[in-house]
Amino acid sequence: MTTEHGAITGADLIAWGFKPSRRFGDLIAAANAMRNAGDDDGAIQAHLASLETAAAPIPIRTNAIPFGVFLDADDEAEQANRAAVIAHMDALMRVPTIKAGAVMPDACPSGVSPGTIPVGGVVACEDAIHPGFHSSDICCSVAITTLKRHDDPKRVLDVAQQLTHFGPGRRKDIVPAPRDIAAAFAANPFLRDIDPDAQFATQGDGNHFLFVGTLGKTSERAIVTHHGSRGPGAMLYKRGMAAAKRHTGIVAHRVPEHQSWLKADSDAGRSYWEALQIVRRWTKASHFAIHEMIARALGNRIEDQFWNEHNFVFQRADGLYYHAKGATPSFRGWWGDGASDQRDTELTLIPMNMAAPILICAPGDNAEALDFAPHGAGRNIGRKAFMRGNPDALAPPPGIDLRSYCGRLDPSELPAAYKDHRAVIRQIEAFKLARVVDRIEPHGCIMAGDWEADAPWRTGKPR
Ligand SMILES: Nc1nc2c(ncn2[C@@H]2O[C@H](COP(=O)(O)O)[C@@H](O)[C@H]2O)c(=O)[nH]1
Ligand SMILES: [Mn+2]
Repeated sequence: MTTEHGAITGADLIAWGFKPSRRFGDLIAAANAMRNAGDDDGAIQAHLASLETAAAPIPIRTNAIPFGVFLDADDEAEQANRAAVIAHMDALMRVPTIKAGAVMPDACPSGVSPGTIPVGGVVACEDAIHPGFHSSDICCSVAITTLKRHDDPKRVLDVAQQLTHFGPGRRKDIVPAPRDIAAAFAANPFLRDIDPDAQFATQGDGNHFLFVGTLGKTSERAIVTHHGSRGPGAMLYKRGMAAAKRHTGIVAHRVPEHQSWLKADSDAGRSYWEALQIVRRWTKASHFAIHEMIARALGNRIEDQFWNEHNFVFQRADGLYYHAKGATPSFRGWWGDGASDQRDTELTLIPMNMAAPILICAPGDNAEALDFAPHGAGRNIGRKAFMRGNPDALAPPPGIDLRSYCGRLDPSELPAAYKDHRAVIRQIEAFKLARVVDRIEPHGCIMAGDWEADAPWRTGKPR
């Protein structure tokens, strides 16, 4: 046994559970250096354990394990996109924590580093949460409210435009997040110092939207919003990534940084998992806060509400963590603890583009697709490449009341920038990824618009 101030010996290491090896001399030296620096035995043991794991890192697989491809390619652009997606998946499926993977019909690359999970990608991991696999817009999601009275869609859009918020920053009239969610932020080590109110009930930019349409079956008027967890989610992602890189740097330092993970069954992993659930509640509440403001201002009654996230991690009965990077859960019970939130349903929403119906779907339960469906139509080429190929402003779609919050349309968001939605719907049906039970026909859409057009980083001139 060690005495408080005595030197640590090989016998002490064996008593602490370390197996004798050629490295024992180095471990004993490291242990004594820490003892002399005043570290306690707990810290010394943890450090020695990390040195041991670093000396025998978890290896990357030599070959990819098989994955499901639910992605047809008709023309040249689609074939190039499919080949790029498969190349990324081939590199990704060598990550040792991954047990299964699949790509959806809307798949497209989401980064240049080999093995970056594509948009439309799903991977199931054992005892591991990879922040890079749900990506920075944690819990990007779509939410619907149907209204009792069939208000004129133009009026709904007018009211919505006054009440929602797009673009960077925060609302002038801050809408506070629910107090129980704020308290949960304060109690979580990843979220403690993040202001839950600053960007609550705001929608950000890019392809986030507020859509007004009519349900095919009931003719009810519907509001659908698309946004994620804004600043809080971005901060959580950054911190999660930093913790994941620290962990993976010790246990599997040959794994590229963008594929880092947190051990789920660890203090950091549990706190991160809890933070994801808190941010999920925040995002859901943010959608419905916007919808409720609009319904109240219209003097209309809310008939029904549901939502789903498409950038998230779902833990399933097999214990695995299913990471969805732009994929819609398509299995019963995806919403988690239904008892704690009676408003969740098995139905999900899959938007296509501003001029096409939004699909209302029931689970497809296609186990080969890991029980996921696409989350949209997806792009065959990136936003910038699309703009290079279509430099002239494109016309807004006829018959659609399209509004940009900043006053300047963003052409990279027009329907032509996305894959043909009919082909994506055909694939959803052919591969049985989800059952389309209704469609929300479009009237109009509000988006952030191109608020950066005059920004110095685009014009090169100071403002
Ligand atoms: N109904 C609308 N759908 C749209 C619009 N812009 C994009 N989209 C679709 O949403 C998905 C999801 O995008 P992501 O940011 O979560 O990857 C995308 O694939 C499109 O199919 C719109 O203005 N209206
Ligand atoms: Mn999204």
